[in-house]
Amino acid sequence: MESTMKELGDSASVLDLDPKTAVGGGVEDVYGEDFATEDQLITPWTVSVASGYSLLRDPRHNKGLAFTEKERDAHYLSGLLPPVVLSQQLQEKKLMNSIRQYQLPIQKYMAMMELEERNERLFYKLLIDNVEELLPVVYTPTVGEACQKYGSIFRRPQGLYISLKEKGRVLDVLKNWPERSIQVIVVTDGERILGLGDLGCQGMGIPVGKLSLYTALGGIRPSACLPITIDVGTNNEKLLNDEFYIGLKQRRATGQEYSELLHEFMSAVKQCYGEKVLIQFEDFANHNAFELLAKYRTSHLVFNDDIQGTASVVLAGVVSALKILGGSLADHKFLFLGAGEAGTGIAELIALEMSKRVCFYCSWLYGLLFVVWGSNIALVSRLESLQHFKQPWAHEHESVKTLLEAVNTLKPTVLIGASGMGKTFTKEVIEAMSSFNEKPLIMALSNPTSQAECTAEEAYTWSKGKAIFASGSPFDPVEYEGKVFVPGQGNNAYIFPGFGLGVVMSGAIRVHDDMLLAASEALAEQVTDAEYEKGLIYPPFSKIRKISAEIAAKVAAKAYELGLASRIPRPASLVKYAESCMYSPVYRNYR
Ligand SMILES: O=C([O-])CC(=O)C(=O)O
Ligand SMILES: [Mg+2]
Repeated sequence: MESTMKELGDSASVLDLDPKTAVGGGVEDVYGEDFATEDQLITPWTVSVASGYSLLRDPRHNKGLAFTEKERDAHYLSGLLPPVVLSQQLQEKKLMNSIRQYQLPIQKYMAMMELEERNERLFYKLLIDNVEELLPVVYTPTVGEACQKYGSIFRRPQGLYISLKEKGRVLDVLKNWPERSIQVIVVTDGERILGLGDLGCQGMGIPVGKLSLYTALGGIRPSACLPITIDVGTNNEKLLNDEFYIGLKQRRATGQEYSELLHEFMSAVKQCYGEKVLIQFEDFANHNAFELLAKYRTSHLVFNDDIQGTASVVLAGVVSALKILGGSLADHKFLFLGAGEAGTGIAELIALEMSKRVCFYCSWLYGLLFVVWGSNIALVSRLESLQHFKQPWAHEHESVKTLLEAVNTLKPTVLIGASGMGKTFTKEVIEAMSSFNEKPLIMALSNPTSQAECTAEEAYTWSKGKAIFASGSPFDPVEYEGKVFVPGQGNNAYIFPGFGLGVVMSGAIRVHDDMLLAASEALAEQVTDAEYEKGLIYPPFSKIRKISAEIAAKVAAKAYELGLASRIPRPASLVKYAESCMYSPVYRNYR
């Protein structure tokens, strides 16, 4: 709070400017022109009404063949379009037909990106109405391939690039973005893109993809979303030698140079967009992810999707699985493969949830088992050498050399993979889990599909149909011995859109861990008995807009309860309010 007060003090001092340079009068100075002193440089933004050819080329307002006769007359479009007028529904049908013709997911991805650049509302209409089919196209797993090939498929730039070259003038770069009322920023530095590693500047596909989900699943207006990639170089040799690489061709800046650029960015965001813009950190490498979250969580509205979003979705899945498994959280033993952002984030949130239920407090320390997986299991003798975020979770144990040995020795009930290493849940591991558990809970969370610890088919067949399975990347239903098993997708996409909506609509100024627990609880509550019957631990994505509204309402309620919400008065029904705030992609009529 101290730094909040300082910030407020800083902005108050802006009001002490020479009166001849400030208009006052309560009018918001959106473009920063009026607060600028005469010797400061400003950006000469103009706003005009699009018509004719430029209206057709403006993705935010273009409706293609859906412009009515009246609109064509009024907006100088006559002759620029063929005579037919199509409804948005028919346009949607036509486009879905054409997208389904493509064989390769990356072709579908490119077709969707082109649509977004051409007709934004139609893009969102398709995505919302066909969410289960198109989520794997615009998001995980295809977005991973898109980032790998970003240089060669690059056409029109999306999002904002802030590189080391811009150090010292990051605020000016932010001011080049055409929108002023930003509510959510997703930012990456590209160092740990999904489980694919360092993709440098080509990580831009991730913030772009995440924000399209913010709109489609969480209802945040597209114009309020800002994807950002911070380019501090890359250590990926392949990219450094790639003639089509779009980023800075130098090795990653670290230490002071890195933190100074990040600090300048964080300050510039607050200066440009105020206190209530949500900054979502995405796919940073472990060391920076934990440090940035710790450093800025008390001064900015920040959320790390890989630590906090993943933790919240996994906790929801585990809580929901208890309905099938029985027992309470404290009765279960969790073994983690991977002690990065996801692994430690999940452990922390599960522990927090258990500690809230006072009667389980004594046993949770025992119940929660954390194992660091590298070439060896972490031993207490190595504890000092562990990164600080792993230390609380390491347990004293005899040395075990393999995951199989760990499983056999520790006998966990829940196996959580968040290692970024594909194919590590082997047949023997799954068989061992199934030998001492009636229903082992197996979560293979690493993305994209190639990095999944095991596939759905492997989990069901190797466990002989006993496993309850969820994964980070989507898998199709699996038939085993005449029974159809539907795997759950334990992906943070369930959480962040609704979470962000809750934060934005309540005007929250900080993220508190209890808001993550609230999101988790809201998600777990959305699973119906019929879905449990099918072995599902997450509700289907087809219900995601409703789920997001429920999550948003619970998150906002928690923000009000904690005194962190600034939107006063509190709406009577937060669910209704959330629904009323959500962006709809249906075309608007033009006068
Ligand atoms: O993007 C996804 O699918 C989930 C996620 O945050 C990650 O794997 O880093
Ligand atoms: Mg991520």
